[in-house]
Amino acid sequence: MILLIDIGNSRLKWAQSNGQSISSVTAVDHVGDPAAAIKLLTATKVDAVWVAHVMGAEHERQILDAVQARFGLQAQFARTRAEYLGLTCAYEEPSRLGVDRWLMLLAAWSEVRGACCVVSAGTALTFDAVSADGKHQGGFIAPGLTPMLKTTLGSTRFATYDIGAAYTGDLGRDTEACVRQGAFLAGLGAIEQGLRASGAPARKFICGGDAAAFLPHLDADWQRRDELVLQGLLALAQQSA
Ligand SMILES: Nc1ncnc2c1ncn2[C@@H]1O[C@H](COP(=O)(O)OP(=O)(O)O)[C@@H](O)[C@H]1O
Ligand SMILES: CC(C)(COP(=O)(O)O)[C@@H](O)C(=O)NCCC(=O)O
Repeated sequence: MILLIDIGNSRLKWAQSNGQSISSVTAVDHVGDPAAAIKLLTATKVDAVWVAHVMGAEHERQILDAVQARFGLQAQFARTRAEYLGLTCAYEEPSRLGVDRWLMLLAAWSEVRGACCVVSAGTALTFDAVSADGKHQGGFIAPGLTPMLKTTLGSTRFATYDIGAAYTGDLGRDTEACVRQGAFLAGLGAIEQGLRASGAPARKFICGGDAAAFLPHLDADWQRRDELVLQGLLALAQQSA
């Protein structure tokens, strides 16, 4: 079995694959120490480990050691590429595009083979679009809901820190709801503007820890696909087999 690991700035997501399909995805908070989280993974019968992370070189060394210690295997790390499986990266320096964003696009593009876009509602809120011929059109990186809330609360003298999680399409009528809706409507607006700037591709995917909050407020043709990074990783693993 292949162990697929996606390490974002807040959480580690993992699943196993027989080389064809992916098991259900498990998410754990890594609280800044993904190597420690790896040592606690309950995956069994692991023959190969593929990792996507956006944590930097020092963490990569620790992740390598943790995979070796936990599974006795050398971790394979995904890298953003300028061109792969018909997908072309928009960045002049592809290595600067987060590998999570690239893998989500790779998974979406490989499935659709047409114009599509991907929103990741994680620590950051990212948007990326691909044209009908597989050219990454670019994207945006905005604060995700939690950093946006923290910024508002941390930059004011509001005596409130529990702002709840009841996101709606409405305006707020107390400080908590106004702060909450400020972050939420900013995120929704950013998604709508990203869609407009990319020519509104027919296929739209959303994933990430806050996808469930956004989804009811997006058009019905958005699909929630939490496994997109892992799906992209699996595409790499399949190609290297
Ligand atoms: N159970 C949860 N634990 C942690 N964060 C959660 C949870 N449910 C929703 N979230 C939201 O998901 C975000 C993290 O999403 P995720 O896609 O895992 O991010 P990343 O890939 O950046 O680690 C958090 O910032 C938070 O707003
Ligand atoms: C934009 C990101 C911080 C998103 O990370 P996440 O929210 O998944 O933790 C990550 O993809 C990243 O570090 N990117 C590098 C910069 C770039 O993509 O241009």
